[in-house]
Amino acid sequence: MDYVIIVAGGKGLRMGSEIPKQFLPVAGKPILMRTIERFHEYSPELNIILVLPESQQEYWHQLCQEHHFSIKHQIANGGDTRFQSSKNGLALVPDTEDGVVGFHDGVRPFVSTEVIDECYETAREEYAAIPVYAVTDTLRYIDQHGGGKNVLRSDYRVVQTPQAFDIGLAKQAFNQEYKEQFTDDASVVESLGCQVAMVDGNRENIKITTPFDIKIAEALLNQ
Ligand SMILES: Nc1ccn([C@@H]2O[C@H](COP(=O)(O)OP(=O)(O)OP(=O)(O)O)[C@@H](O)[C@H]2O)c(=O)n1
Ligand SMILES: C[C@](O)(CO)[C@H](O)COP(=O)(O)O
Repeated sequence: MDYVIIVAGGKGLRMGSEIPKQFLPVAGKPILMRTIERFHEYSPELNIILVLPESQQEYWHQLCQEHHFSIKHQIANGGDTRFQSSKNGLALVPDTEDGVVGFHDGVRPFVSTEVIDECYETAREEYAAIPVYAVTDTLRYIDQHGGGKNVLRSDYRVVQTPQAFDIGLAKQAFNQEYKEQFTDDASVVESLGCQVAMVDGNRENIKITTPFDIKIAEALLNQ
C-alpha cells in the first residue's frame, strides 16, 4: 500500500497571516484541501496522512464541515521542525507495510498528477525520487564578507515535493538524530548514504510561502 504524508505543521511566519497559511482560501477553497484533492485525484486508494499542529486540528475539522470536504485522511501532530513533522506522520505508517511513502508540503496545491505518478513509480524502482526543475535566473554565491560571484546555474536544480521513498528506507532514515541540514526529506535519506533519483517537476508546483505567492496561486487558478 502507498501513503502520502502531507506536512502542514509549520508556523507560516513569512506569510504573516492571522489564519495559518495552509487554511487561506484560494479561489474560495482552503489551500490544504486543494493539495489533498491532487493526491486523491492521483489515486483514490492512496492512504493520506495529514500533519497539523494540535492547536489547529479543531479548526480543520470545522473547515471540512463547512466545505463538505470528505476525502478520508488520518491526522498526526505537527513537530517543532519539518523533520519532526514528517517523522510524526511516518509513525502512522505500519512498520510491516510494503510500498512507497511520499512527503508533500501542504502548501503546494499545484503539483500535477503526472509528477506525483513519476515520483512514486521512480521510487518503486529506485527507492528514492524527488521532483526538480532547472534554475532560470543567474545565481550568485555570497561569501562571509559580503562579496559575491556568479556560479554556473546548470550545476543546480530547484527541489520540490512530493519526495517519495520505499517505506522501509524512509523508516530507517527517520530513525536518525535530527541534523540542521535536514531541510527536506531527501536530505534525511541521503544522510544514510543513499542516492536520490531526480524526476522533472512541474513549474506551477510552487510552495506558497509569502503573500506574493497567494497572488500567483489566484492567477494560476484563473487562467
Ligand atoms: N515544523 C514544521 C515546519 C514546516 N512544516 C511544513 O513544511 C512545509 C514547507 O514549509 P514552509 O513553507 O517553510 O512553511 P512554514 O515553516 O510554515 O513557513 P515559515 O518558515 O515562513 O514559518 C509547510 O507545509 C509547513 O507547514 C511542518 O509540517 N512542520
Ligand atoms: C521541502 C521543500 O519544500 C523543498 O523545496 C523545502 O525544502 C521546504 O523548505 P522550508 O525550509 O520549509 O522553507
